[in-house]
Amino acid sequence: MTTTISPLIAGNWKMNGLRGSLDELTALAGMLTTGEAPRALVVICPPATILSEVVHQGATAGILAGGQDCHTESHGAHTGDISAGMLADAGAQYVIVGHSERRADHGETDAQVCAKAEAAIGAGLKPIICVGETESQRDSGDAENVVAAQLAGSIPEAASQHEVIIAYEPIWAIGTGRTPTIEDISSMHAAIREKLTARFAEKGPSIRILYGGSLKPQNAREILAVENVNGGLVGGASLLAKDFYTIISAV
Ligand SMILES: O=C[C@H](O)COP(=O)(O)O
Repeated sequence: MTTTISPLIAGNWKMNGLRGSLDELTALAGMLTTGEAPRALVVICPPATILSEVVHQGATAGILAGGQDCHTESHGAHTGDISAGMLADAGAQYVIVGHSERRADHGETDAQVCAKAEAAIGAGLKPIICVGETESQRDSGDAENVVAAQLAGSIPEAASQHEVIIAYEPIWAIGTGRTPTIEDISSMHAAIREKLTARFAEKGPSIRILYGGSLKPQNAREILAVENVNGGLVGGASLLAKDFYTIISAV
């Protein structure tokens, strides 16, 4: 039986965005409210400093907000960190965990990513759990094994009862303008679906699997049409309302 999954397009603003960026949010909200109703859920994950503005300004256009990371603990002496509960308190509904930039810059392990996803679920957020291989892992034919191991280690058991989202982001495609072939995207997403279904039984077919990595207005239509691609996690192209709207409209 085929499960229908409503697509989701999330914009990850990363460490980009001052108050001025909210003009782009206003522009996006305008496009979403005056244009054809989007066929995807739209989420923006801005820097935490402007999260509550995104929550409030986005609400009129149905734009949901998410954090870019959270701590494994709910509170405590962790200077500079932010908990899942704090993100929820600010109005976020989603949080990205295990982005490759955090895995690389902060040495995050699958176990930590799993604990963050668990903390997110505990706070009532939907974690967007990122996985993806390096270029050398792909070149040596290890991509599917690497991603399978990340999935096994990064998704908490609580995913059988709560909503989680997987984002497949080949690291070498992030911010580079390069993307895997459609065949490679298709086979990786099928492999991820198989793993999810093997582990979470009837829940597996309904878990969204996003594609991320140089998703642009020019390639969105083709990539988002691939089976088992249930939306996208967009970096650079989410910073400009016009580009992000084009990607949303490509669903
Ligand atoms: O979180 C988003 C991804 O890292 C993709 O970034 P990008 O669209 O700039 O390649």
